[in-house]
Amino acid sequence: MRPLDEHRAAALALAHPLTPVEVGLDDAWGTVLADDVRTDGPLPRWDNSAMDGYAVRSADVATASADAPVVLRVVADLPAGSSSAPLLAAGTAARIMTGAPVPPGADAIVPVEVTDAGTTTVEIRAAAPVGAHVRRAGEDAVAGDLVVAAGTLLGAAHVSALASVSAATVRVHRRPRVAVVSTGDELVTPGSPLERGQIPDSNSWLLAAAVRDAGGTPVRIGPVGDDPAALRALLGDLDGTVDAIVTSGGVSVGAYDVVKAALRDDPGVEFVPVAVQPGKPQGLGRLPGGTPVFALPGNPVSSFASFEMFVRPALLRMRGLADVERPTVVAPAGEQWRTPPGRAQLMPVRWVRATGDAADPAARLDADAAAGPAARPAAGAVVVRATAGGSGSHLVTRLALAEGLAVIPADVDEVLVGDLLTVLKVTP
Ligand SMILES: Nc1nc2c(c(=O)[nH]1)N[C@H]1C(S)=C(S)[C@@H](COP(=O)(O)OP(=O)(O)OC[C@H]3O[C@@H](n4cnc5c(N)ncnc54)[C@H](O)[C@@H]3O)O[C@H]1N2
Ligand code: MOO
Repeated sequence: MRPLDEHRAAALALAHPLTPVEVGLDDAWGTVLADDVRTDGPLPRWDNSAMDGYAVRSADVATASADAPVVLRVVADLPAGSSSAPLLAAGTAARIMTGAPVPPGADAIVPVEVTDAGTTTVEIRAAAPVGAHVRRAGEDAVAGDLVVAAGTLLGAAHVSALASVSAATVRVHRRPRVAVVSTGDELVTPGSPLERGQIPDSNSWLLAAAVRDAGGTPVRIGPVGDDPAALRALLGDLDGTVDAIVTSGGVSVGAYDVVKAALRDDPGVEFVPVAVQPGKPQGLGRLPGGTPVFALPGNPVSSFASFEMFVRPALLRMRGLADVERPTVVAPAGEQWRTPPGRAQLMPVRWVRATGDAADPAARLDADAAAGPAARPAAGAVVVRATAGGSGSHLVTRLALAEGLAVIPADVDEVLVGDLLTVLKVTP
């Protein structure tokens, strides 16, 4: 069996960042920037007011107070967006709104609250030191500053920064288009009546959603039946028209394993058992047209875990991301379980708080000498618990309880209460 990390590396090696394309800002969120974006001028662009009030010459109002206000003549009204730039002479003020450029000659803003809000003359009831409530040009960025670096995954604040430097379009890596094909004569579309032996196709929905979650655009096809020639023809049609193909099912040693049969003679595709549970039977490679193909096992939990391990990192690399790993959390196991010898285990888990009481499996297991009191997670400690049913790869509804995937190394045969586990965080 091929070690898990080796197969992960082989899967990742199939992926390269996709050619950058120019997109409008509406489509930029969630993509990865291909080029550095810099400012072409200062931000803010002009000295501007941080308050609704009056632009004044600080020296004019140095003695102003509530008891001894200073009266100035109002010579201009400057709403945000105003392009007028009246020169403020001694003894005058301009009414100004937040964001409007500070007029030449003015060096301070007096908030409207400490005035009489006059429009022809204004009574200033407090002094304003030089620079008061003025937002200086270039305070945020100066010309040539890096605003968003190439390789950044664009979130809301990045898109906002790009808009602020007047970028109408940006060059980003294309999102991968990923065909999802589920296989099996037993599969019907959800909602259709089920004959004995039939089940709803859930994997094509699982994998299409997982593609979306990985930032790709799914092209959900399927389910398709167990006809190798028809499947080979379909894969041939998809080859070169999408950035990757993900199949589910038909990769094991059964008599009707359609994906294996369809791709058996493809020199670019290999079928290998991987030392992992679930997810042992795997197919991987490139079709003749160069399209990477990930042939995942059909058991739903196996499909899910295989996508996490082998497909998601590859899609993230196609999107131009350097870090293709899920965030991990290290947390103590809240219960004991055995793992398959010689294979890594991917256990769907959720986080729970240890109660510390007798009903808590963590506490019950404490009675076990093997666990020992030192291993007991304290009441309130966050521990990981296998989702009901453990790693049974057919437990499709219980998979929905999973918040993480604990990765147990191949050389571990048993998880004990309190063992520190590395868990991939698979939910937000
Ligand atoms: N003799 C052996 N049998 C099996 C072995 C083995 O080593 N020797 N490995 C087992 C393991 S582990 C797995 S995983 C599965 C993988 O089998 P396939 O990838 O060929 O998958 P199928 O046989 O097509 O399906 C397996 C299972 O999953 C259900 N399934 C398939 N597709 C979907 C779908 N789209 N939606 C919902 N459920 C699906 C299918 O009905 C089967 O129950 O092989 C074991 N057998
Ligand atoms: O390896 Mo299978 O993927 O255990 O269920």
